[in-house]
Amino acid sequence: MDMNSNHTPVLTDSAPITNSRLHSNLLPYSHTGATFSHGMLLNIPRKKTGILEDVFSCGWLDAMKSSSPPPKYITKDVNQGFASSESDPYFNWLLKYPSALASFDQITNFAKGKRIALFLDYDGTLSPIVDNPDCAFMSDNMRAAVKKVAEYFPTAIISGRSRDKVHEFVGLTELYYAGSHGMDIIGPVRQSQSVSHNHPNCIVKSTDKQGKKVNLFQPAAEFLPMINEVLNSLIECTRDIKGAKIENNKFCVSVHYRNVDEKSWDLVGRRVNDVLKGFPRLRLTHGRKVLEVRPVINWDKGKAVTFLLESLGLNNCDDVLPIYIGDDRTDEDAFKVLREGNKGYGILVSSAPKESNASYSLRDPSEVMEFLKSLVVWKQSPLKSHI
Ligand SMILES: O=P(O)(O)OC[C@H]1O[C@H](O[C@H]2O[C@H](CO)[C@@H](O)[C@H](O)[C@H]2O)[C@H](O)[C@@H](O)[C@@H]1O
Repeated sequence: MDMNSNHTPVLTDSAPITNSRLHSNLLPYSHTGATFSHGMLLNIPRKKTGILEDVFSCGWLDAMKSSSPPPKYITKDVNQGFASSESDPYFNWLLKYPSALASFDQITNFAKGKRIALFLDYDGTLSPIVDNPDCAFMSDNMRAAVKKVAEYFPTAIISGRSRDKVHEFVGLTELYYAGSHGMDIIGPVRQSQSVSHNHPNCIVKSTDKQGKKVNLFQPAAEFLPMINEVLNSLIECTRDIKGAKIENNKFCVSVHYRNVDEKSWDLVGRRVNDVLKGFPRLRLTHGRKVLEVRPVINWDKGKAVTFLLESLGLNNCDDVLPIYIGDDRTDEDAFKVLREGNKGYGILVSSAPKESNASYSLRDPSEVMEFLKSLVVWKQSPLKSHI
């Protein structure tokens, strides 16, 4: 697998500035298409002076504002749950991304005779979004549901958090964990050889906790000193912005602005962008009220899913159905891998309509829990799950 990507900046100082170019940069980055690769915002050189600078600030702000829309579309229906009015945008959206609960029979019909592999994002999927990232605890009921489902299906957590942090939150040893958006994976010892498994950063070692052999894969290992450097710069440059919070995610850094006054969001964006000018090998992605600084390598949650499937000996098998559940932009890479390879299903967790590569949707973590419990009940009923 090619680990190094060549990114061509969309705008350069030498390229002529045309109206259409200006217009495309007034759109949120997510709508400009060309500025993203695999869901990642490219590191774009900026014109230092004049209108282009202002255009960029609009782009920043739009992207930051649209990163976590308020759940204003939810209306409840007497029939347990969903919006039911045809004029309701959420109702119409559900036609394109049907509820995985309402479509449970369809999903399990397809899964009959297949081995399901489960991939779960953490924040916004297993735990509700809260103001303080250090307090994004998952409920005991959710933990029990994940534990149970992992008894029946190989289950991995794939998070933007550091692997240690997300492991600490989830607290289950029977799962596989991928932290730093898949750049730090602990999975089973490989069952098949592939290019990624032959990568020098793929190390087989024993964990001392359980004494079992595992694969440790850290494709961005060489970036560690750089990440620590940028971490310190980001802490320093946001120190005076009330509410800004920097989180060390080991191979990436999160800059949270959820608790920053909206008037200062542009300032956060500018400061972060200024710091990144000194780090051309790092780039930025947008999450839910968070800017994520990460290495420029061709690796994402989608590649992490493929890596884990290979490790489990489940990749490219007709009798395997991977299901990935996630809520954020970085999860789109995983949805895309499943959709494009016609391999399995992506399930987007969202209470507001948004475009996605997922096939189904769930409204919030409580519905995720219900879905996981339903999978267990289905699996426990052998007649249903095997015929
Ligand atoms: O891939 P994920 O597991 O979804 O991680 C993505 C980011 O999640 C966390 O931030 C988000 O959740 C916080 C707690 O609810 C919330 O305060 C924040 O606004 C959200 O963006 C995590 O703290 C970040 O480091 C991850 O990048």
